[in-house]
Amino acid sequence: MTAELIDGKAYAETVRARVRDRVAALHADTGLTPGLAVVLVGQDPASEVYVRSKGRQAVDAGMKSFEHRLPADTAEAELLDLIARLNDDPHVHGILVQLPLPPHLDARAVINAISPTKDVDGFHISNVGMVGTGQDAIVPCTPLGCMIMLRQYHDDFRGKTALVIGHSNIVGKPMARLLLNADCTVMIAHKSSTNIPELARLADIIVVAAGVPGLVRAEWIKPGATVIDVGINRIQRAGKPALVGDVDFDNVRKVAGAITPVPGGVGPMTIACLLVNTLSAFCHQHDLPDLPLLLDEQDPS
Ligand SMILES: Nc1nc(=O)c2c([nH]1)NC[C@@H]1CN(c3ccc(C(=O)N[C@@H](CCC(=O)O)C(=O)O)cc3)C=[N+]21
Repeated sequence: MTAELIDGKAYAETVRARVRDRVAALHADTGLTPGLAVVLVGQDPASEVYVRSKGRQAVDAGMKSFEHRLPADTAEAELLDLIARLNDDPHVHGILVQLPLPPHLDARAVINAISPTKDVDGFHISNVGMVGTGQDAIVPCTPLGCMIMLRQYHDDFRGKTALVIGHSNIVGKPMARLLLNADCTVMIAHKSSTNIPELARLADIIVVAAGVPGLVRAEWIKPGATVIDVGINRIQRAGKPALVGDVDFDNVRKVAGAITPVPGGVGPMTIACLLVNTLSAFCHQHDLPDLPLLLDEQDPS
């Protein structure tokens, strides 16, 4: 058996097309345009690539993109001041501060300074608490993208068992909470836990966000399981740079039922979900109906 490839790039395109249509329709009705502000402190090359991509995709979706690039030695007060201005700016509906921040900045203080209604990353403590208690809130983009793809393979999570490997605030913890909210039985493992193999064998769903290339091995996989690989690791393979996930892809795909590739899996869905969150924040701020945009709600066509 060879696993079905979960084409994150194709799903992302579908989601982006829906966002684009909705943005155009709302603009025609109201004359308003959603705006996304992305703040980048310092010059991390990977972050530069992501920030450019986020800005370009926002514009492609008919939104306004505001990029704020600050030097690596920016004082925290200055960054907080920029966030305060963006919080007050009626043209800005979503604010994303690219992580990681340089070490002299307190990322927690910076994130919690963003207005929860504009926190399109879903990292503000208020959104985290709401999602944690099963309330409607802005959901972090990567776990949201993973849930959208998982729903294509699991119309009901009840009775299913999931293993989340990695417990970051950005992916692991919110992923586990979303699966729990969907009535899945959820295990959360630290990447260096020695019993991951036994836990993995129980799992109908594995989501890994550990930053360890090849961590998830074929012997661990329950045949037919759905494997979602959030890892993005830049490695050298046969003397050439390569982008790989946290899953031993070539072997795991022989056992799994469905699997996301890297690249072309979770990554593109993350950015598509950022646009979803920005549109949704815009709708809430302007009292417009926040219609479903996700793949669950199939086109009437
Ligand atoms: N405040 C904040 N929010 C984030 O959402 C956030 C962040 N900071 N910091 C960095 C991580 C990483 N991240 C990715 C987004 C898209 C791809 C993506 O599209 N990846 C492509 C490949 C891109 C490539 O070739 O490098 C793919 O997987 O196919 C990857 C990673 C968002 N992040």
